[in-house]
Amino acid sequence: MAPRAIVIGPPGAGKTTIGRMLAERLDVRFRDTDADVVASTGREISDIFANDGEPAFRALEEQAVDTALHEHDGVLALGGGAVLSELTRKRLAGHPVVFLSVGLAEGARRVGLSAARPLLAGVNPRATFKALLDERLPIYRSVAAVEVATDELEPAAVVDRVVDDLAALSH
Ligand SMILES: Nc1ncnc2c1ncn2[C@@H]1O[C@H](COP(=O)(O)OP(=O)(O)OP(=O)(O)O)[C@@H](O)[C@H]1O
Ligand SMILES: O=C(O)C1=C[C@@H](O)[C@@H](O)[C@H](O)C1
Ligand SMILES: [Mg+2]
Repeated sequence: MAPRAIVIGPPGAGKTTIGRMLAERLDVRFRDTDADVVASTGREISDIFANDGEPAFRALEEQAVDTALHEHDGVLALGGGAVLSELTRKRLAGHPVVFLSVGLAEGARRVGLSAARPLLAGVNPRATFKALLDERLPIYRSVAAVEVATDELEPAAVVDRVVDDLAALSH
């Protein structure tokens, strides 16, 4: 068993929104590793970050991704930083990984840079978000089979593009 599509990208790229819509379009189930970590621990991600630290969250996330890769055959959205794990990147090899990209201005607008996203809750969330985008862009690209720039597309148009690009992959 393996996911039909795995959605990656930074906060605000639309992994959850697009992933859910894509699953509906393909008539398969949707799963999100952020939700899996919350369900398995009974705690919010912001609480895990604040009390146990980012490495503890990353370990839980690595496990959640591995479990989902084996258990899930629908659309899987990963947490924004899941691909920071080298082991996870290796595990993603050969899977239909979709990178949803977003630029600084539109990404910041979408996430609102609120405290609900612990990584972006610091003194200068905009600078932190820019550093995150710059640092991760090559990492997302290194594991993606498909990349869709979402800045100027409505969610439904993003889904259309993803469906077309995934279909082209298998031809
Ligand atoms: N293509 C789009 N156009 C406009 N708004 C969008 C688009 N995609 C997502 N959004 C909006 O941006 C916000 C963030 O989307 P979403 O929660 O799906 O991102 P995410 O990648 O899952 O983020 P996180 O990493 O924090 O889980 C939501 O309010 C969503 O409605
Ligand atoms: O980009 C990130 O590192 C994160 C994104 C979210 O999906 C959550 O997994 C968490 O807030 C960390
Ligand atoms: Mg999400």
